[in-house]
Amino acid sequence: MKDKFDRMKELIQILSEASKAYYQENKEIMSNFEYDKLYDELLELEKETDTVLADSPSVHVGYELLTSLEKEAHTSPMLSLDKTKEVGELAEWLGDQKGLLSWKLDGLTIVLTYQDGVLSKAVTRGNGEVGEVVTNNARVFVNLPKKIAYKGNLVIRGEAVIHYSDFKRMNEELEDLDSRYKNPRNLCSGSVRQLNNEVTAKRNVRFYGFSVADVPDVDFHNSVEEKFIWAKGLGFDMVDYVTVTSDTVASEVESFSKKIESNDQPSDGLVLIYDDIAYGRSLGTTAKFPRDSIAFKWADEIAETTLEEIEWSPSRTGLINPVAIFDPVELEGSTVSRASLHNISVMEELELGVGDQISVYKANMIIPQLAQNHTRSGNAAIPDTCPACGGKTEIEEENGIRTLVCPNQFCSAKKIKLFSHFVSRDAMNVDGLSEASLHKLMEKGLLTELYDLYTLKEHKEEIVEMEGFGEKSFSNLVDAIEQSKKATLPKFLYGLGIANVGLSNAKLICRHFGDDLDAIRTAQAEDFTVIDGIGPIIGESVSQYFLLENNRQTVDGLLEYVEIQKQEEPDTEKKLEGKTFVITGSLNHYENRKQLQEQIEALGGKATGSVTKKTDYLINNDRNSSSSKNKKARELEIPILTEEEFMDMIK
Ligand SMILES: NC(=O)c1ccc[n+]([C@@H]2O[C@H](COP(=O)([O-])OP(=O)(O)OC[C@H]3O[C@@H](n4cnc5c(N)ncnc54)[C@H](O)[C@@H]3O)[C@@H](O)[C@H]2O)c1
Ligand SMILES: [Zn+2]
Repeated sequence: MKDKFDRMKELIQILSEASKAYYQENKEIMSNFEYDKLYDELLELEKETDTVLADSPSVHVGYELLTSLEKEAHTSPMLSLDKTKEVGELAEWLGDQKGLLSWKLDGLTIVLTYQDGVLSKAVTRGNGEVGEVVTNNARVFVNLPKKIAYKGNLVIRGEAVIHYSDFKRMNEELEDLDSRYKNPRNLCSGSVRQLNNEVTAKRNVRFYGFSVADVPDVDFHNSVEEKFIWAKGLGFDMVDYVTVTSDTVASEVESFSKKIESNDQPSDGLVLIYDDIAYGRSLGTTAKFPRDSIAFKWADEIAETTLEEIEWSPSRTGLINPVAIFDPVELEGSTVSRASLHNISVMEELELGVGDQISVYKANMIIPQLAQNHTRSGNAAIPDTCPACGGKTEIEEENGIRTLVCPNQFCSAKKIKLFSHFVSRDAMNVDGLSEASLHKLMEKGLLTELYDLYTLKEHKEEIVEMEGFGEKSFSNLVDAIEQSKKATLPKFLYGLGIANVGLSNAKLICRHFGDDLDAIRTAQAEDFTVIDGIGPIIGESVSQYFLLENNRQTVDGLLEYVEIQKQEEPDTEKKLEGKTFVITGSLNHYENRKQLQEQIEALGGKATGSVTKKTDYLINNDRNSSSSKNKKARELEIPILTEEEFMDMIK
């Protein structure tokens, strides 16, 4: 018994540490697989000993609240969900009931309250009893109705998520953050639990409802589905669902599994809930779970293999990430041989070493991950020199998570990445220069500065002799480099690899400065922040970049060869040149404001957040509303357009 208690205490400690990192810092120090396995071990021990120790995660949900956001107690506790990996269990659980089967979205759970038709409060799940008040942040979720027809008190629970496509795009622009946010869930949680909702607004957070509280004046005929339909009618996006019976649930699970790959919403399983509200409620709850619903986790296909090596992969940001390289195995229909270990803490937690027997799986059926290390030799060493530049590495520790970095400002990894960034499709677009070729050319001393690319053609004899190059590929390469000399300014600016400047930011900057590189080079940080969509961090990076003599020389050197092309926009495309729009209220034709904004920008116009003297048009379908923007527009005699009128205007 004593041993079991010791193990339980140990498990509670490990799990609490992992949860703290997971929920508070939006980071992972172990895989979900590992977490769930240890958690199951704890449950088993609790059953055997008939004891639940203090602080056991089996009776707590979520995390302690450490942010400085205001806190609020939930009127009824926000629970977790009981889980199964067996489809058969779902059918059994359902019995003769009808159920709703939906994605289990993987984001941040939030409770919204609407009063008098507008959002009055948004609170996170927090530790289940007390959550963080994030009302201002929820106001900028892209798909939340701003005003609904129902004027009573409405409480709706759901998940705030960031779509995969947005996550990928944002990673490009959050150059220095991409190492911190490994998945959309982390990014979403970090984006919503912010004091400043400007950050939230830029992250394209969406809300999908999955539970609607009773309202006194509407009869839902005791059906969860009717609630969903009613909420959709009010303008909410509800989680995608299908209705099932014990006969159909297995085949519906199967169809969901086929859609995972193409589903833009991050999910980590499915949720099944009884449609019969009264029945579900009559079952009550356990300390941690409601009994009216159950989560289904994909039974991960697991393969055993041998760890061949740990590759240390340096990045342009200086982080050196461990990657497990193993004997290739088949998983969910494809061959995998590598899995990111994210950081040193994860690697140490698994006690990895070359030759270890490991199990690998695809998390949520998508991303390869190490599940377990069966032999735990722990012999993997952390390199004390950078694999790229040979400089001394450093271990950084933040909130208990250890990462390896190369502090060398001139690290060649940063250089290789810089070169490969410069030649990438969205930048100068030089075909046929892989990182491997760049590496060889750098080793030969043929590439040191970016502009050396343009003198490669003078080294024909040397290059055609090199492994992997021949006459033909040399001449193709030279052609590609020659062709790339004509580039637009945004592509060139983006190619320089300035921290935080993605292609779309580069476009905004170039447009603002009228494609005048000299003006950009001499601008101060504040000169950038007047651009809608450009914040102080980006402004600071651009101005800092051009302050460094080294960078100025690089740019001058490049300009000896590169010919900046004026961006030729056909006349029709300039229809909105010089016009400033403000968009407010809900939209019917465009999917969201962002889409409308992009349309305006594509036509040379600008969309800003508030109505001022400089505004040319306010777009609001509800022309007669007494919103502050409408009032202001009327005051300043600025025309208010409906979406249709706007569409006529650009026809
Ligand atoms: N890697 C780690 O270090 C680590 C640490 C802690 C937790 N975890 C992971 O987190 C899991 C536990 O997380 P949890 O308790 O936060 O959540 P959960 O996995 O128990 O999920 C339940 C929650 O999902 C939400 N949800 C999403 N879509 C829904 C839908 N359609 N219908 C109903 N509810 C829906 C609800 O908020 C519900 O409370 C563990 O299994 C583990 O995988 C990992
Ligand atoms: Zn280095």
